[in-house]
Order: sequence, then structure tokens, then C-alpha cells
Amino acid sequence: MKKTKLSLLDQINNPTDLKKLKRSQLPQLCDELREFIIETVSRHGGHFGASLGTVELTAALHYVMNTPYDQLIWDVGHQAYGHKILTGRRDTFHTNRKHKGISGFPRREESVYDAFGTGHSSTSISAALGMALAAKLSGQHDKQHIAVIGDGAMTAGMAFEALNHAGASDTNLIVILNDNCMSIDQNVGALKDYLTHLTLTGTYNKFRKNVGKTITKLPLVGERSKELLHRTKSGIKSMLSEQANFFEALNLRYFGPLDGHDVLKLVETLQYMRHIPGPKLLHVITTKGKGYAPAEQEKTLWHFPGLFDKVTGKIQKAIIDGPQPPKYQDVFGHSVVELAERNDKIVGITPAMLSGSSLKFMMEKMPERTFDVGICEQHAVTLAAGLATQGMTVFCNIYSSFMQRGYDQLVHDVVLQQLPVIFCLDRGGLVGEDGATHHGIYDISYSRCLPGLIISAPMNESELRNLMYTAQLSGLTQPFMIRYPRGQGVMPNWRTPFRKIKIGTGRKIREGRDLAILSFGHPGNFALEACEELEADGVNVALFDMRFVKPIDKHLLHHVFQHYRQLITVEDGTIIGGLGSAVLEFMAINNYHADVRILGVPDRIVEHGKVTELHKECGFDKDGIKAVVKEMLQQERIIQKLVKHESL
Ligand SMILES: Cc1ncc(C[n+]2csc(CCOP(=O)(O)OP(=O)(O)O)c2C)c(N)n1
Ligand SMILES: CC(=O)[C@@H](O)[C@H](O)COP(=O)(O)O
Ligand SMILES: [Mg+2]
Repeated sequence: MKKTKLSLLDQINNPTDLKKLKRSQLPQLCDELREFIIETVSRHGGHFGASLGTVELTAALHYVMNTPYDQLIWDVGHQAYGHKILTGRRDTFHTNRKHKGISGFPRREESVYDAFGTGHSSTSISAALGMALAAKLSGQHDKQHIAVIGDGAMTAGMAFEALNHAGASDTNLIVILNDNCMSIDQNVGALKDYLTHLTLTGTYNKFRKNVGKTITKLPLVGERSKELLHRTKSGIKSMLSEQANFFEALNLRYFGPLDGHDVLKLVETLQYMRHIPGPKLLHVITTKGKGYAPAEQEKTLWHFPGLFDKVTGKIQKAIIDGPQPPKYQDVFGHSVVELAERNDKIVGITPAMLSGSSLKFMMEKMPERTFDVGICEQHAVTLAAGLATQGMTVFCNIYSSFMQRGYDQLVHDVVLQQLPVIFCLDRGGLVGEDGATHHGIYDISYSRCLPGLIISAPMNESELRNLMYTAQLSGLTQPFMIRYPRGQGVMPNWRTPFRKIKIGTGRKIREGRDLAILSFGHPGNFALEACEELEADGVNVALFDMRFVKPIDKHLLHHVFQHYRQLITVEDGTIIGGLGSAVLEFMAINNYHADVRILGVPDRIVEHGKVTELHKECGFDKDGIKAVVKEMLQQERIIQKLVKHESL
């Protein structure tokens, strides 16, 4: 049987194999790598456009650099599929983001080639600089440290903090700025405009590089020639560019802008750069979704398209009968527009998640009152605080895990000044395939300890609307947090009339005799299903939706502890410091005694997988709740029998 010729990609199980290729073979390798990513993501899902945009850069980096000795860090990491495939994970790549499969982001524990775990943006330069300083202190002067960071990730404060330090540290650091003019949505801000200017006035750099090459051909006589070289170039720089290059102003040697899809040019440039000491920045221009027309044309949609037909470019839509409940994010997005249409003090803020949060609806309708601030959560929070001091009603929408980035601003700028900012924390709870970096499971804990912060979670879409409506009513004098999960709610007919909710009140969902469940947010629906199924087995369980974890409904808790000996709390968040802890605190303070089980996310790192798999794994899905009810009641029966026996 004719043996099919192995493709180049099939021959590459690590970068050592890659280095065996002739340079002239690299363009073909890139074509094969791009096709492999398209094929696999079309069938298995995952982030898409970003990895297509870095195919050539990935191949060039692993061809030139001595990975894993040289440290290579991928910022955000959603663009590292090519890196994973070339570093020994080609044959497991189909398990990407799947339960017990490889992660969708670089992970140190997954591969020696993953120098640093990423997932939240803008950490790469700091991490690479840390590694570079360690190498310098250990005398590893030949070691390279490369941070690949996008133009979106470069807008974050910590990227600038790192650049500020890098420019003052004489280390072997290469920052590669992958500039595709995109974040998830269009990139925003003055830096984006500057990079465009830099790209358009590329003359300076090309000319400087040619001058540089000519001079370096002169017989180098040590420092004298280097000094001459540097003086000549700085003279040229001031002559050619009316403004100094921003990065050079911070003392990073700037190279570029370079065509980020010209793999041979990238190889040549990286080889040249790796021999130049000190911090450097290579500015490459790429196209997000490169090589797959639909992804090049609709970059935001193809950032994360889901499954698709790679031939037709048709994205698969789940076919489910009957009316479907909306995504919570869309309920937020449409409801904030409804509220803003009747309250002109309302403004909206998102740190670079315009589409993800659905604040895009408000941007479309009232752009002058909607602010996409870039990947700048810290700035978003304090911007909101500033707006609130002037009487604006601010809906600041930040994914729960990304809010971790703005925690000090929440404490210092909002809570300590008791400013009435409304924080809508989307992706509150386990998120699924994005995994540990993106699970929004600490927000209940990290906010419950803050004085004067109202913390709420809707059980469904109608409740979300009512909480949003209540929060924006005039007279709010405290910060107000509303957290809700990724994905759909439970109400196809969700556009219910706004209704004011009394802050700090829970609500009884169903009566019960044997045991009471206290839920917070969307998991109340899992508990309701469990109660209804248990009813069929003659088990009669009460359900209360707490709705607020701060201020907690003390009246309701007194009622529950006075009528039930067994309680279960359910929340989509860590069990440390969440609703369950609040209930136990109340029980102790008021000297009640009951058998309380706390269901939620256990105190360990929860990886990636379908969100239903993770709910099951953590034990707070419908079946998990049912099992705990039965076990508790069984235990109660045994205790009752023992007590009865002893009394005879
Ligand atoms: C702290 C943080 N905020 C927001 C995000 C969500 N996010 C993931 S990728 C991305 C855009 C990144 O843009 P860029 O760095 O330019 O990479 P590109 O997708 O263009 O390759 C954003 C906002 C994140 N991962 N981390
Ligand atoms: C890479 C990244 O951080 C974002 O793309 C994130 O994965 C978006 O999450 P959602 O899909 O929940 O909007
Ligand atoms: Mg970008």
C-alpha cells in the first residue's frame, strides 16, 4: 500500500525536530500548522482567530530560540495553539479544553515548553522580566526571555508597569508586540492610535535597520564602533521621527514594524535580535484569523466561534426544540439599555468585554454613555468611582474573575468612600472550558468581607432585571454587586416588568417539612429541580432563595433555624467564605444548633470541562443536592432510632 508522505508537521514532535527543517521549508510548515488548527478547532471548538494570527511567529520563535531553555511566554495564551502543537501536543490537541484534556491556555504543569501559566491578560512581560533577572543573577547570560503580547493586552496597566521596570534593567528580554488592531472587539485607546501611526511611519525603522546593517559590516573594533553606531542611529532617529518612539523612550530597543506573517523575515530578525543585549521590543503586524477568510472578515465572531464547517464557514447552532431562555449577559445588555432610556444618569463601563458582556447593545444605542476602556479592570473600577462622585449611575460590568484585577480599587476607591457604583459581575461561578483562570468563584468571598457592599445574585432572568432596576433607583448610597453566571437562564419569556426588591430580603420558593435548602443565585434552579424530584419519593424539602448574601436576610434565617433541624446551603462559588459561611456565622452568633451542609466549589483548584461536568464534580448539581438530602435524612432517622432506643 502506497505510504502517504508524512507531512512536515507529522515529523515535528518538538522544536528540536523543527530546527532540522531547512528555512525554505518553513512556509510549508506554517501552511500545514494553520490547516491543522482550522481542522481541529472546527471539530472540537476553542479560541480561533488569535492562533491563526500567530502561526508564523510561533514557528519562527521555536525555530530560532532554544526553547525550553529560552523562556517563551504567551500573553493571555489563547493564541498558543500553534505553540502547543509544535511542542509535543499535536496528537493530544483534540482534547483541548475538554474535561481531563489539555488546557486552552499554557500551563506549567502541562509542558516544560509552557514557561508560565496564562489566561488573564498582560502578565507576560512581568513574568519574562522576572525570569530574565533570575538568569542574570545566575550568570545565564545566553538565556533569552520572550513575552508575546497582543495590542489588546498591551493596554493593561501591568504591561506598562513591566515596561517601566524592563527599560531600567539590563536583561535579555524580548517583548514581541503582536499588533492586529484587535482585542476581542476592536482595540481601543490612544495606544492603538499610536501603534497605527508607528506602523504608517515605518520608514524610520526600515531606514534605521539598513543603516544599522551597513555600519555593523564595518570592521568592528569593540566599544568604539558600538558607540559610533549608537550615536549615528540616535542622530538619525531625531532627524527622521518627529517624536521619539514610545518604547525607545522607555529604553527598549524597538524593531519593526515587521510583517508578522513573513516567517523567513521573522527568523532573520529574531536571529539578529537574540545577539543584541538588553531589553528589546519587536513590533509585528498580523491579521487576526489569518488564512481563513470568514475569520479575517468577522474577527470578533471568530475570536471564539464554536464548532463550524471549515469548508462553508458555517458556524453550528445548537438545534433545540421550543423557545430557549436567553443568556444572562443578553438580559443584562438589553435591560441596561431599557433602564438607560428612562434614566439619563446611567452610564456603562466594560474593560474590553463589549461583546462578552453584551454591553454592546448599549454601545450601539448610546455610544456617548458607554465606555470600553480596554483590558483595564483597575482603571474601569476607579473610573466608575469618579463618575459616581458626580452623580452618575454607573453600571460597571466586569467578568467575576477579571474583577480580581481591580480588587484594591473596589476596596480603596469604592467601598471606603461608599460610592454607589453598580457592579455587574458576569461569569460569576464556574465557567466551564476556560477553566481555573476564568472561574468566577471567589467573588462572594472576596466581597462579603467588605463593609457596606450590597452583594446579590439573581436566581433567574426576571430577578436579574429586578436587581438591576433596584440598584439604579435614586437614593442608593452604597456600592451594589450583582453576580450572575455564564450561559443561559431558565425563562424564555424573560422581559418581565421591572419590580423593586427590598434590599437584604430573600424569598421562599417552596414549603417543606423535612429539611430546608438555602440557595444563592442560579443554583437555586438545580435545588428546585431536586426538591420536585424528591417530592415524588415522599421527601418534602423547603427551598429559600437568599438573593442577597450581604446584607443577609436575618428574619428569614431566624425562621429557618426555628423550624428546621437540617439545612443545606447551595452556591456557585467557593465554600470558603461564601453563603454557607454566612449561614454558619449566623447560627453561631444566635446560638442555634442544626445539621448544616455547605454545597459549592470545594477548596481546591477546579480545572476545565463542560460546566455541567464541573457542577457534578463539585456536587451541587441537581443529583448532588438530592444525594445530600437523602444522606442527611437517613442520618436523622438513624439518630432518631438511637435516641428512641436509648429512651426505652
Ligand atoms: C485580565 C483579563 N481581562 C480580559 C480578558 C479577556 N480577553 C481575552 S483575550 C482578549 C483580547 C486580547 O487582545 P490581544 O492581546 O490583542 O490578543 P489578540 O486576540 O488580538 O491576538 C481579552 C480582552 C482576559 N483574558 N484577561
Ligand atoms: C481568552 C479570554 O479570556 C476570553 O476570550 C474568554 O475566554 C471569554 O470568555 P467567554 O467565552 O465566557 O466570553
Ligand atoms: Mg490584538
